[in-house]
Amino acid sequence: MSKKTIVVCDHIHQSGLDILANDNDIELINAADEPKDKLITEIIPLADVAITRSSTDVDDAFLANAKKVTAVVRAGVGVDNVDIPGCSKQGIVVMNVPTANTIAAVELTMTHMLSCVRTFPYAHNNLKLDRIWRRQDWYGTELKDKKLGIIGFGNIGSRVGKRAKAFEMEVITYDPYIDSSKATDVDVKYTKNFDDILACDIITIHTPKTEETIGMIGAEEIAKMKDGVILINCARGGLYDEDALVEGLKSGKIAMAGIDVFNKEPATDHPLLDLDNVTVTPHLGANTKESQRNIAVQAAENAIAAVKGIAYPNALNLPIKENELPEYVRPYLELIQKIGHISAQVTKSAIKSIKVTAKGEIAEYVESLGTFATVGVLTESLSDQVNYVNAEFVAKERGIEIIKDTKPNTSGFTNKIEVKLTTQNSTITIGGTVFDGTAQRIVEIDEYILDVEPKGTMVFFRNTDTPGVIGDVGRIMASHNLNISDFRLGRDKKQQALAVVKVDGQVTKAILDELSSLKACISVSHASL
Ligand SMILES: NC(=O)C1=CN([C@@H]2O[C@H](COP(=O)(O)OP(=O)(O)OC[C@H]3O[C@@H](n4cnc5c(N)ncnc54)[C@H](O)[C@@H]3O)[C@@H](O)[C@H]2O)C=CC1
Ligand SMILES: O=C(O)CCC(=O)C(=O)O
Repeated sequence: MSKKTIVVCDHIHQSGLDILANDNDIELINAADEPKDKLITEIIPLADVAITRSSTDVDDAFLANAKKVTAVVRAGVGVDNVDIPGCSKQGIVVMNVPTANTIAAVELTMTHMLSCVRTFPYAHNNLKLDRIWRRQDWYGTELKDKKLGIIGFGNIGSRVGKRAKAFEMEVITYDPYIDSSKATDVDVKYTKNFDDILACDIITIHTPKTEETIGMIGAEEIAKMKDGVILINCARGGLYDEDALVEGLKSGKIAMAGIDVFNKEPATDHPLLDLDNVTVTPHLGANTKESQRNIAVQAAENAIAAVKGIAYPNALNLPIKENELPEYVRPYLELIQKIGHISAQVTKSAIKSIKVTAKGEIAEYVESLGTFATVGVLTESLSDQVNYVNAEFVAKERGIEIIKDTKPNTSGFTNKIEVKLTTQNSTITIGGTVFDGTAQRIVEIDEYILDVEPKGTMVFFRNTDTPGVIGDVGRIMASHNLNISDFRLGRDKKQQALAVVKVDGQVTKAILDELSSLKACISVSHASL
């Protein structure tokens, strides 16, 4: 295998760089100190996989140069600076490292909270820089018995809650996307009413930056808050509207704010920096030795797995979460991709729609089945230009409709999956199932019931059901020195039959012509997997 190139775009811990440098199959380019324009225009075009942090945006310019890139590994949690739909369109898998810096961000949140209630940096500077000993200027408040409102109760928010409970705070959370028991089980109140959060003494936000969360706290929300509220943001700049935040701090409505993140970073000339009631850090949420080591090691290992095509841990734009997939599902996904590929080979005409139907427990995975079927169908015309990430985009661009349907399972099989491919000239429906957890079988082609293992080279011969046809087919194959390895027959009620003939060799045009010249022949086609 020729060496694959992994480009490290931002600074990561040496332990991750060592892993990359010590892999003989990998060419490592550490571009963390390169100017961004050189990184984008000269180095990214060389990358098979890129490792990024918050200092490198995966935007239009990045993607235009990412000609070879198959995966982007975000060495951290937030992917708000990664154009995920843009990556998907280009077939680039986006992966993050979701929990390696959780504790670092949690502890920085607690640091800001404590710094705010005790005006810690101001007292520190007053003594250290000004050499003034004025204890009466630095009265704080206590966390104990204060009400903490946590917006977003995921990895970080929930652990902030746990620590706040240790400080004997009353904790309440707003997170419409979790089961309330996640909060109530750890003695945290759960609310669906955002105003309950606005009524708290201290508010901290731990959501991703999304269209829904940008500006979640603005002037209107601040107006509803208690006078003297304390706001903490160690998630992303812009979740609190920055103008409203500055105004609130200036007016004294907000007593203090602890801010690690800014809308535009680096932020060295931000109005928040001119105020006397903020504690600020330059996006240090993940900056502990432990977290940086963990992130770098995981990012490096995941980048290597991706570049070698072995696995895509924590992929955000794949149709399946590999580590969450029950064992029984994968054979169905493989089978439907094969069925899709066979359907496209047999019909060989401009595709109008791909309809996937799932029956049984497998119906829960109809979305993924749709993607795998689409990959199978499009592979016939696009080969490796199509993958699980871009398949549906590519189909849409070509005007192909993808329909995913579930039906009650009356098939007699534990699960049944079907692909109905409609092209300009014809329609074919192929159904399949998996026996004993591993044996993938086609069990139906249009109205014909069969039992075919989708494998190797297959000839599909449809004929009027008259005596001697099987012999004729065998004779033609033999005359071309083509060995038949399997012969499966399905018959319908209209005196027609469909044979799936597996052969050990190439099916040439001459063979197909001879088969179609048989009097009984209705149609003949072939497919190879
Ligand atoms: N300052 C720093 O250096 C760091 C910042 N972060 C930021 O912190 C964020 C949170 O990280 P994790 O807790 O690990 O993520 P997570 O995915 O475990 O938790 C996020 C939570 O936010 C909730 N959420 C989403 N939309 C919401 C909404 N509209 N209202 C209320 N809740 C909502 C989700 O349901 C989820 O429970 C990340 O997205 C990242 O941007 C993460 C690590 C370090
Ligand atoms: O290392 C970074 O980019 C900061 C960490 C962060 O913001 C994240 O993981 O979301």
